[in-house]
Amino acid sequence: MRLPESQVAVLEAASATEERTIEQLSDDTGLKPETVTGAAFDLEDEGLVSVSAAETVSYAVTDEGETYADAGLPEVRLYRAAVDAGADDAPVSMGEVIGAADLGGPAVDIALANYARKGYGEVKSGQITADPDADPDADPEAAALAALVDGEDGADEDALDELVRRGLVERSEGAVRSVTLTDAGVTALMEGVEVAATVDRLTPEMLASGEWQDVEFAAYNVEADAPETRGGKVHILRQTAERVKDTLVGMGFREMDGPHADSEFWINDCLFMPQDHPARTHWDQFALDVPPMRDIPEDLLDRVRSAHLDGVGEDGDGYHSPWTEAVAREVDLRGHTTSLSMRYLSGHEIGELEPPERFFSVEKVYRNDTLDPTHLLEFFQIEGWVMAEDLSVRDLMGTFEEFYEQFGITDLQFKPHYNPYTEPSFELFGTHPETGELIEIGNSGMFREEVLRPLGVECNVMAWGLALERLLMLMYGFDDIRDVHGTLCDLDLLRETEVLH
Ligand SMILES: N[C@@H](Cc1ccccc1)C(=O)O
Repeated sequence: MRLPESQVAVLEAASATEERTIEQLSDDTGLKPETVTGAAFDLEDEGLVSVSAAETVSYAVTDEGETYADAGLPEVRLYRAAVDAGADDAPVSMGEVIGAADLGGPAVDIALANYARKGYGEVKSGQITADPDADPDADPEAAALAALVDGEDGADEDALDELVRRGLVERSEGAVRSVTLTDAGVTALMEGVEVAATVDRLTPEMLASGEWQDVEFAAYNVEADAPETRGGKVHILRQTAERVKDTLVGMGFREMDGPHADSEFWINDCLFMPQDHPARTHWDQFALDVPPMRDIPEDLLDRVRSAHLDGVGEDGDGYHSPWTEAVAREVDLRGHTTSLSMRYLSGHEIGELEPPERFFSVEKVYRNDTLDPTHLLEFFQIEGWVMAEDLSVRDLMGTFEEFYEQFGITDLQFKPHYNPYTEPSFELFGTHPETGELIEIGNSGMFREEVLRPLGVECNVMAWGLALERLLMLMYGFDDIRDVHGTLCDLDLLRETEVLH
């Protein structure tokens, strides 16, 4: 019998009495696993071997899991510290025990989330108790984690499920194929198999020489396992940012560009935010320890100072609170991209503008927020403004409706809001497609006289800042912003997400 080289190798390495896995055969023959698989299927078609498949489940400890394998599960550490502090006798203050357990940051929440569930004790109004009968040495999750780290099998299934749920262990499922010689295979080997020269590619030379008529072509096996390859692709957040840009350009807007680190002047003072007002720190901006910004137009600086101190117009009245140039020149990471709007509206970037004008940016902003499912320290803001005569709130709402409709969002809600720089102001809400919750997606309004006059703008300007990540949540139903942003993002989720066009 004549067979292609790889099939001969697999046939010779296979056994009639013992199942041999693709991996073992690959080791023995020196062929790639996918080549062995292809050959095995061809041999099976010929009736020379049988191929069986077994489902496998394997577990891998994540980085977080490794940390706890070394240091102990947070709830176990909390229990030990609680017992040391006497909480098995009488309730002890939580703060004291947490300090002693040396649990920092997220580990505290993790400890608390698992403590009562596992019967270690109770936490109530800042006091912790420890159940004297609990045995941290018998913690099934700790045992399963340790077994995995040591490469041992047979860990408790329920404990493994729980570790997977906690993100300490990853489960992957696969199939292991094994090959066994059939009687026909044994007979063929006894009678002798030879390597048949096969050709897997037709070449111009073969066509020219006519050799193609004599060679044997290798058959394609379209069912053979192939190595999994994943190409790189543009992140969904970037893709959506590009789409937002295209949409706004399509609506007649031009793009703004400018510094991420900017002076208080452009970020706040131009926006008529009093320097000593809590509104000024309401985003908890990141201040930078760098020299003050020099490049601020003097005449504009004077007009903004006068708007703050004396007000604008005949009945205008200032803030009656201190305003200093030194503060205006301090540099922060911008907490919003309205700094760019100020730069452009003032004529500082591309010269004076005549109405009607429309500008936008889709750029990063930075806020010292507390991380949670809807807040990050940095996110992308869709900033925009329209400068024209006689604008009204209806123009603003109409623009949002037109914009969001292109992303399939048609149930916008507007709520009156307060900004020191716009009057009236509106917050924008949309409904999360999965949870049905109303989530805030943006903030907007008509710039006040006190903002526009010093900038030298005489007509109306409507403006907004929308969160790109929130738009993504509404479009795709993500419920945790961290899944799609930054280093914590969930790659599998991103891979599976079908991009909407
Ligand atoms: N700067 C506002 C958004 C906004 C821009 C322009 C006008 C009104 C509101 C924010 O970050 O929330």
